[in-house]
Amino acid sequence: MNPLKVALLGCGTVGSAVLRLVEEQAADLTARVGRPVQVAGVAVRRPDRHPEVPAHLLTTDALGLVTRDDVDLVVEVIGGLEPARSLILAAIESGRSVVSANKALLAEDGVALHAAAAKAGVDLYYEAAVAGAIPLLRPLRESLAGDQIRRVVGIVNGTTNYILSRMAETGAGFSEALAEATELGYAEADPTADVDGFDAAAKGAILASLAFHSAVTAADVHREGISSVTATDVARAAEIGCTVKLLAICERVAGEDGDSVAVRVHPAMIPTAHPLAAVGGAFNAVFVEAEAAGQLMFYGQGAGGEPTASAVLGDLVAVARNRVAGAAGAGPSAYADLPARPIAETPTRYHVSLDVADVPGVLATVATEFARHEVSIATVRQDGHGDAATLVIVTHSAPDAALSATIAALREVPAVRGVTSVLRVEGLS
Ligand SMILES: NC(=O)C1=CN([C@@H]2O[C@H](COP(=O)(O)OP(=O)(O)OC[C@H]3O[C@@H](n4cnc5c(N)ncnc54)[C@H](O)[C@@H]3O)[C@@H](O)[C@H]2O)C=CC1
Ligand SMILES: N[C@@H](CC=O)C(=O)O
Ligand code: NA
Repeated sequence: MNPLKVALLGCGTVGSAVLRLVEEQAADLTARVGRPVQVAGVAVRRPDRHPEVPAHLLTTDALGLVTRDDVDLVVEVIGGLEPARSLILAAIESGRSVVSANKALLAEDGVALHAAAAKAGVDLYYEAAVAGAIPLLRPLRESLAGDQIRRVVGIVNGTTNYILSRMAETGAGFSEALAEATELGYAEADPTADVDGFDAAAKGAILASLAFHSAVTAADVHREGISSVTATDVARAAEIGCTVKLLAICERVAGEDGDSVAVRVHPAMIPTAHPLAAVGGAFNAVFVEAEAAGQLMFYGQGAGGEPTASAVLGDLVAVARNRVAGAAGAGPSAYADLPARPIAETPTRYHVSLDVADVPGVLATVATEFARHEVSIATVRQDGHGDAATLVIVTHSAPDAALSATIAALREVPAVRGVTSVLRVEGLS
């Protein structure tokens, strides 16, 4: 039996685990695919940094490897936009199916890449790109293809979840926790992609595209990272029985002019009894709410070399089987073509802490600002007296524009000495 030959692009945290697993599981892969699967070459930037890879496999000529005559399938685990995009396009256009873990690229250029794959009659699979090892994209694309998905909400970034978990559990500092996450192989090459929410926003765009059959890009996603989450925020959350998590929330919203898609990534307080609150470390968890299926929850390791390699290998087996069968699987559809809804119109709830002068009338002044912007207050608590007085306010749901205008107005109120914490709240009844 002629082996199916794989070009492996990149040999970092994920690529090195893919290479090892393909070798270790060669016999099982042959049985599962129906033909042996062999790595034909490994493209890297610095061959001298990969003593573990047989020298005859290493090359710095990634494009040459992708288009080599004996290569059937391409695995892209370089990351970033270029040269990954050009390499994937070269692979597709020359008839090779592609497996990628690259959420940044898929969230930016998924439509064009899928169009190229459909035109060439090849597969483009990327289960590893969202929530690492967790089977999530294939369930959305295939298992739930007959249902109507309303909402997808989850923790999809392992690095930030690791940092927030460490801050809450051990009081670890932000930088210390980030260094640990990087050391464990969870963080992106540039960890600001994790910390500032770009990675989660890319994943949110991919999830929303598949869930709502629409072309959603990272630019459509409202994004806030965790760099402004303070120890005070974490402590305030604990005071009201909550914990802080970076959430990706994708919703199909009904409107007078038809449905739209709202996708947002931001830190939020969630009750400690909420199932997502128990998701610690680099684990990810995603809820999917569908009309007929009801609530589904997907949970597992969202980052790290081996877990991510598991998803890459699952896709590799799928595209290899299709190749053996002489077919390509169906790609995702964007027929619904729902527009993106701006964050300003999206209803959400805020938790606000204000340092105030403890003088008669301050509560009324603050309440007036909320009322003026048509934001209803759910609870108010005052801590301390005199110069150290703090008002802690939780609002009811209101359009985000009204909430942020309220905060801007409060910053101008003389009796408000400082707005010390503003976080959204999710999952409170
Ligand atoms: N590390 C993780 O937990 C996860 C990573 N991913 C994705 O997997 C991909 C790879 O991530 P990691 O392995 O963590 O990154 P990494 O930075 O550890 O590895 C990337 C590798 O690509 C190589 N590379 C860079 N430019 C190249 C070029 N022009 N030609 C050939 N090789 C080149 C680098 O030298 C490096 O070895 C990214 O798209 C990332 O977003 C997805 C899920 C989880
Ligand atoms: N940097 C990412 C890796 C997986 O996608 C994360 O921390 O989740
Ligand atoms: Na996945």
